[in-house]
Amino acid sequence: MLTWRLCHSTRLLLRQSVRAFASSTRTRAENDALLRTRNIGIIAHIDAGKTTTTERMLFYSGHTRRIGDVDDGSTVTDFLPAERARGITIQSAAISFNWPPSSANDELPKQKEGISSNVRRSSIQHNVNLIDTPGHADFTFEVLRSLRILDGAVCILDGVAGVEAQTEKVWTQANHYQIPRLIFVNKLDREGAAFHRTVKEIGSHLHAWPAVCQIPWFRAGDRRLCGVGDAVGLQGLLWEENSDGRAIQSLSMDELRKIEPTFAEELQKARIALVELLSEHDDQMVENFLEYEEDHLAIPAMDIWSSLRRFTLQYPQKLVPVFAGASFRNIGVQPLLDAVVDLLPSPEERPDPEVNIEGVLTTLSDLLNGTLALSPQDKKRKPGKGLANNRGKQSTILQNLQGCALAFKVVNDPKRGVLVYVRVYSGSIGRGLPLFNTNLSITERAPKLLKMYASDAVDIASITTGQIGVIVGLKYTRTGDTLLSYNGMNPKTGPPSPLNTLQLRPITVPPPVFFTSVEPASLSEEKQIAETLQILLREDPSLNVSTDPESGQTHLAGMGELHLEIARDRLIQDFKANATIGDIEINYREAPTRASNTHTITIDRDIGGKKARASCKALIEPHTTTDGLETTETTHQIPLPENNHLTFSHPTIDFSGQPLTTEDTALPPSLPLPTIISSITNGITAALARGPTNNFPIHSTRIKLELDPASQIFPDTTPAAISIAAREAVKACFEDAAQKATFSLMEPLMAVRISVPESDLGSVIHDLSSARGGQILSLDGGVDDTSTTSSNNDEDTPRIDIKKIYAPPDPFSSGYVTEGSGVYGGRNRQVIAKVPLREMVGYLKSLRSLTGGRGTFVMGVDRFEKVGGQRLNGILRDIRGS
Ligand SMILES: Nc1nc2c(ncn2[C@@H]2O[C@H](COP(=O)(O)OP(=O)(O)OP(=O)(O)O)[C@@H](O)[C@H]2O)c(=O)[nH]1
Repeated sequence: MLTWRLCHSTRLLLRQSVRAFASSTRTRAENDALLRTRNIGIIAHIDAGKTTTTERMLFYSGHTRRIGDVDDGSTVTDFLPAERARGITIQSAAISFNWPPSSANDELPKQKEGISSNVRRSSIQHNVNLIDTPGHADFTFEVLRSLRILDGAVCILDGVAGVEAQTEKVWTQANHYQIPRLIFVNKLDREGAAFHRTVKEIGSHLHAWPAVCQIPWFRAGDRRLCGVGDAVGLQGLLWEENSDGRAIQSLSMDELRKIEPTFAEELQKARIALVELLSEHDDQMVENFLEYEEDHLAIPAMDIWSSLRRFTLQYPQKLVPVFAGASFRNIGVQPLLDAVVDLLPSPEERPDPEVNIEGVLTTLSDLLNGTLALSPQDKKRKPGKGLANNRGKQSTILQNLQGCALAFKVVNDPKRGVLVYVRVYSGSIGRGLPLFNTNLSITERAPKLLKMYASDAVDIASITTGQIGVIVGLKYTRTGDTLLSYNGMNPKTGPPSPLNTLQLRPITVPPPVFFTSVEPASLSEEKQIAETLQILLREDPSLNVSTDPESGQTHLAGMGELHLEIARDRLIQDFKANATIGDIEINYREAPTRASNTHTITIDRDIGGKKARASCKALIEPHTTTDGLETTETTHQIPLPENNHLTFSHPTIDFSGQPLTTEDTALPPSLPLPTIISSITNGITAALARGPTNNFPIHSTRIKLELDPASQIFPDTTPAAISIAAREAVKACFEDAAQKATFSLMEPLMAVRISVPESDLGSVIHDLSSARGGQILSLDGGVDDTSTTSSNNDEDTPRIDIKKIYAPPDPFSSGYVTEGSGVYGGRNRQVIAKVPLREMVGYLKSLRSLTGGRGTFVMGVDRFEKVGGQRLNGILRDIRGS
């Protein structure tokens, strides 16, 4: 087994070579472009207005001539028919635009880390790559996939609904990826808009101090939203009603005091509160405050922007800048774009991306600058295969690495074919050069590179560090794969080991809990449907395709009902597949309750015209803990998906039966250990796909597997034979356990967060706990009726005293009366519960009827739990009935 260790002696050499690599590959213009780049995402709950806001961004930046409308299906970013039909975003679209559209001053500020004392970044043109992420819980995986390539995000809140369940979920995920965020409170034109309540909820639900940079401006008289008050720049920004919003009138404090004295007074309060908040956490702001004789209004706007930027880039982000508007009324979008450029980081200012190389987690810089070097401990490996074996070779390898990119999204475009969206993390990807896919271990050429501007595309010659672009013409690359460009690469083997195993920001695919059957209308359709399913899988790795060995039926599994419905529509409507799709069913799991007997399977046959032999001995048992599972010279512990675990041992006697020392293990001489382990895991994964009692995937099972030396077949042992022997040995154990009735069914238990109006709370809780067998865990995420601080278990984020949060009063509020109650007037209550998935099927409909259409919920798999008694009978009836 290869392990990492620090090789001090090689560090200097590597650093030198990498420095040379970086400076030789990045020109001044490229550095400049990097500083002017923002890779940002828009995250929010479904319907908060992400697409509407994106459309305005494209319009104001000059990339579209008219504003697209979600409601009449004319948006640029929601371009799949299924998205336009439902008015929701399913696939995140990546588009680029410049902000501001043009700039008088084209010089970047000299100081990299801050705006020089009097130049705002937003006065200089930047390139914004914008990823529009989906808001529905079923697409959480898609959100995660986008999050890991973002450098910053705008979180849009619906100013009527406040902080909603899905927002909390995505916010937590963004914390995980350390993504700096701004908040835009949208829909403030709507009746019932509650900026005050929403700001307070940022503290109570998202556990961040809201730094209110703008307050909504409701016109005196009819109280309609007409603009925003800018607490940083101390000005009123006014949009003309029913205009396209391009022209913004700016009014000074003096002008405001004349025409809107109450609003001017509130804006002054907002500025004081902002300076106070920043001063509490930022020494520099305290100095500014003292320098300007403790006059909150005298501190220059630039100093406040600088302080806000410091906070936004800090991790954990305890303070979040808040902006206001109504995208649909074209109010607030341009200042939000300025804030994106001013406050969110360039790719250079982000933490180093995580990489996995030969199963070891490290960071890309640590790998490239030689802080860590790989040292092979596997004595059977031939010298020269590991990086640290030869210092000169190691530096050459790193110098030859031309580019390293992550494919974060694959889209089947009807006109252009399959588009692979990539983010380049190091070096560059050049048109026409071969790319090695480290996940699939194959080489593909990139014949065409594009930069996407809304639905238009521009041909480019290369995609450089920090940039997002599209590769056209790749046949195999899937979402999540890592691509390397390597000088002088052998297309068959890729870059030298271990670089050929490098994976950027790996994420785990969550277990699919629903499935449906896909039945081709005729035999001749089979091939086309199989190919189409492969495209869907390339686009979305959270879908899963398998074949039922008994019926031969194809099963498509996914994360939620909507997830599978969309996949079904894509298959039938977009790809015109001629197939019958079955009902959507729950994907249960199977698990042993006791250990099986040991089973040995020996394979001795011809595969592909060559002798193929292997022998594996297996045993299965329930997997409850990893305590005491140690990796030694001859035993390897390998965690598998679905809480399964493989303990793989190889012989300590050789094929003639002679005992060996631990240093001299008997393994087939022609096969390296990683190849053997990968053959075994492939075979086992196939066996785990279907259990012996009801054909559901296997869960919580430990497999103990040995390569059997006694069979004396090492000379002809092949990877394919090892795979088959492992699969068959494990299957024999399953059959054995099933015959003894020691297999049980497991069902998905969901963690559910429901948001309901106070008046419906009782009936929703009653329905959950009595009719659905759910367990209520808490109300309002732990903010009970007597608490005034946000409760949060995450030690990285601060406890917020909600009473201390500044927010202007809402003009129409029917009373956010209970300032000390932690629950704001008319506010939705949050119920957190654990409920079996079977009881949550079609829940949205029931919730809507219980709450007059006002309740919403999100859920995710908490765990799988064994089912017994009456409940098991009910489930088995369901399964057999279907
Ligand atoms: N009154 C009002 N309606 C808005 C505003 N912004 C968006 N909407 C409406 O809210 C609905 C949802 O807007 P979208 O932009 O599709 O929301 P989304 O967040 O992209 O939704 P998903 O793609 O489904 O996640 C649409 O009917 C919009 O017209 C706003 O500022 N004011």
